[in-house]
Amino acid sequence: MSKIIRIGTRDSQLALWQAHTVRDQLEAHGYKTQIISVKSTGDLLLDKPLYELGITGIFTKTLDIAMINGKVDIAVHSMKDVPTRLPKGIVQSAVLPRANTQDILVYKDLDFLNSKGTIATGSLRRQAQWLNKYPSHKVVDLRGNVNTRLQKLQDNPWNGAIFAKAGLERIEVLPQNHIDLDWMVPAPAQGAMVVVSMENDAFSTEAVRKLNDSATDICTHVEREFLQVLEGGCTAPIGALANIEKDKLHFEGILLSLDGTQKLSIKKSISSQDYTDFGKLCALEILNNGGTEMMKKIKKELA
Ligand SMILES: NCc1[nH]cc(CCC(=O)O)c1CC(=O)O
Repeated sequence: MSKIIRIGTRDSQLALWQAHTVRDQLEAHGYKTQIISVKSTGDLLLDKPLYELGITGIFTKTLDIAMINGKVDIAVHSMKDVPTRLPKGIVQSAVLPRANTQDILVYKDLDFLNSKGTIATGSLRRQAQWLNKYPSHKVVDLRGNVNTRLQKLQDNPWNGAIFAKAGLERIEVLPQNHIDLDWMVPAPAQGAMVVVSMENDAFSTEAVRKLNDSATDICTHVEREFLQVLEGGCTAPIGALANIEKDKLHFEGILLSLDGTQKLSIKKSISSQDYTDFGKLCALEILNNGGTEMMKKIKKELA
């Protein structure tokens, strides 16, 4: 007799797709499951830019509390939405194989690219990188789940909006009129799903552990460590991407000023066995090359 694993998720189409993927994989391993969906604070507070809310974990907090209160056994998240420090008692029990990591631009037509234009995104990282490449453009805030954001792009006089390709592919709403932004460094852990559980719940933690993909686990660890060392709890325009090829881990990290005029980046490779502390090493190099001053300025501007 095995108990039922209750899977907590947000109720957006993308979140449900991700929870269903975890359900299918757990059931393939012989576990019984049940999906329980909740509305998160991040989904309810849509009228303010994310960074203005001033807290990280706005998408995960409701599920953290449900899990701590024993309402669900595990929770599924887009890993990039998860704060680098988990609440006490909650552990990361699996990182699923990664999907596409890239950002894309969904556009109406592309003529604007080399003149003036208005781009919508709620992400400081996307805004800063866009303005760095297109200084004559304007960036406006855009919030809501993937479907809402696609609709808002249609309803407003903007030239385009930026999305994670993985999100649009998963729920099969990737429009023809998009281009891959291969020059844009994605958010740490973009395209990866993570499952968390209670540390003292050995049954659920061991079940979920079976879904872990070690290459994605290692790459997202390096990216999130880079983020954690740089920002220390605030939000900033930071991108990071690691990938493993044969036995090498390749890393790219970036920190920009909010207006995109300043940019610090790093590209480094190591043997993939030496991944522990590599994210930290890369972050310290950025901090020593002007990053400390840049982070100070960002924190002041956001306060
Ligand atoms: N912050 C919202 C969010 N969280 C995860 C994804 C997409 C899936 C992923 O990046 O893993 C998205 C949408 C987006 O950034 O366009």
